[in-house]
Amino acid sequence: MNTEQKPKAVIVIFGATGDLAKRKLFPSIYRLYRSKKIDADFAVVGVGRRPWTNDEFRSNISESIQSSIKKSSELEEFTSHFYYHPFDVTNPSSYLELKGILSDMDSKYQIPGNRMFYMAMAPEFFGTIARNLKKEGLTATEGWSRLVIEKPFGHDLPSAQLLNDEIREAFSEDQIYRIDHYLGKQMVQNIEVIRFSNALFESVWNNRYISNIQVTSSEVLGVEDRGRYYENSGALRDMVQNHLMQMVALLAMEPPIKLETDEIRSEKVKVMRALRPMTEKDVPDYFVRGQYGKGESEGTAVPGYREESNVDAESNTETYVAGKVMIDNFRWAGVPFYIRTGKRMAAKSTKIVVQFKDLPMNLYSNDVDSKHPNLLVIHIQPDEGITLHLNAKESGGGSYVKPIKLDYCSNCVDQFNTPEAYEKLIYDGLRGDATNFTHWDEVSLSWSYVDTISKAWESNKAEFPNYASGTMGPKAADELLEKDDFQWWPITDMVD
Ligand SMILES: NC(=O)C1=CN([C@@H]2O[C@H](COP(=O)(O)OP(=O)(O)OC[C@H]3O[C@@H](n4cnc5c(N)ncnc54)[C@H](OP(=O)(O)O)[C@@H]3O)[C@@H](O)[C@H]2O)C=CC1
Ligand SMILES: O=C1O[C@H](COP(=O)(O)O)[C@@H](O)[C@H](O)[C@H]1O
Repeated sequence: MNTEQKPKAVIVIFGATGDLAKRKLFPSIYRLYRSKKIDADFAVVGVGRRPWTNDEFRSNISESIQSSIKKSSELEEFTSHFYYHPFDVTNPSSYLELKGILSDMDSKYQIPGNRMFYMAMAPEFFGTIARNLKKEGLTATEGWSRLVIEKPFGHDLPSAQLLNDEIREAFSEDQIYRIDHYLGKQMVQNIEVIRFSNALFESVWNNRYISNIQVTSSEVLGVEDRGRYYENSGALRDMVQNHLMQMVALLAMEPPIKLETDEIRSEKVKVMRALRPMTEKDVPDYFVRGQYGKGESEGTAVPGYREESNVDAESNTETYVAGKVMIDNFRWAGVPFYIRTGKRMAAKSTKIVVQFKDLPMNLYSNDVDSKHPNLLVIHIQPDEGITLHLNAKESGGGSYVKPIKLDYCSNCVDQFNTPEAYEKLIYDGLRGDATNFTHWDEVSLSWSYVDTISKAWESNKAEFPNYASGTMGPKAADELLEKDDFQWWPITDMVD
């Protein structure tokens, strides 16, 4: 991988007046600037329709940084690198003007024509923007041009294919950086390290020693003000198609030949190709959906999903998904990967639990209740770390066994150095490292898997709501594991 260590580029943010830019992108660029990861001579050009001046744009950026970073300084110097250019992206004639601004930035900051075009806008605009950038020569510079694309990448396989075809008219696959912000999370990136740098784990990472793997990403928040988007998405498209399937791929992939982008992506693609295909009729055997009703969230009474704004009073949209994903290859045959995600659950937590098989004969525990399987827990958020659940002798006489935990808390040690997911991904994009972005082959295979589920669900109405806000989801999700003689492991000490 040929990556620059201190990249120098003009970043163009389409959608610079929006929520994502304000909450995630500006603070991330600021952190990169403060840690001197990007060249001090950087420039950012923001695009939106609001008739803002540079000063208004800059004060919006200062606000965004002050509200998300406790100790901020050098804000005036930092924001002086930001420029605002208002235009409607559907208007082709405005791109020539933008081209002129970018050339001026190159001269002012001695940037060698490197461009990062960040699409922080609704996906319906991606194709138009990409086409106009190419048509008006904004990508024809001496340096590199990269297109960073936000989710959702399509609504299903046909729409994702259409979107991909549109952007591929202007950008090649190696210029496209599809964001999945979970791939920027510290502990998601740690999955490969835990697996491939520990003989202890890699030698038992297969169906001979692992009985099941559980991936949970639960949220306390409801749909908030995103009802319009969420009604067309649901938890399956919003979380499973991308974030959860990416974590499954990282857990299940074969060791890559080298730690290089193409090698890693190709191993993830092989996992997606090995996903057990389902017909619509099979879906109820493998997947469960849920929708939150009213209840209590962190001590406050909250409404059900159907009472949220911009949500149909009889909505069939799922706010919860649990599934059993089977990977039919040599390593994983017979090992269920259980996944679950939902809004308005009891806790905000993303965790992976790897449950190892019991010993063929246990000299210390005969009955089921006193047996404690070995577990490897990877804590993704809010705590970051690893816990290994083992058995050890209780102190004192006799040979009583008790379960013990070996804990490593990564964000206790590196609390102030853990980069935020977007910070990491923007930096990778600027360096030209696409490893933690999704390749089209992964995206398309994942859509094709998920499409069967959404078709099955769209063709019949669910009995919603089926879980109360503030709980861990519908009963059917527990039954999904019970029929295999498993159970969900708690994701915090307080819930489940
Ligand atoms: N917000 C978040 O936390 C997350 C967002 N995303 C994705 O990021 C993208 C942006 O989301 P978000 O920031 O929340 O959306 P917002 O609605 O807050 O912002 C949309 C942006 O697009 C601009 N815009 C809309 N139409 C035009 C147009 N015709 N010409 C020029 N600019 C236009 C708006 O500018 P103006 O109003 O000035 O016209 C605004 O800057 C979406 O794809 C979303 O799915 C993904 C993950 C998380
Ligand atoms: O992509 C999305 O992710 C968030 C959850 O992200 P996290 O980093 O807080 O776990 C989710 O709330 C949102 O609906 C979805 O679009």
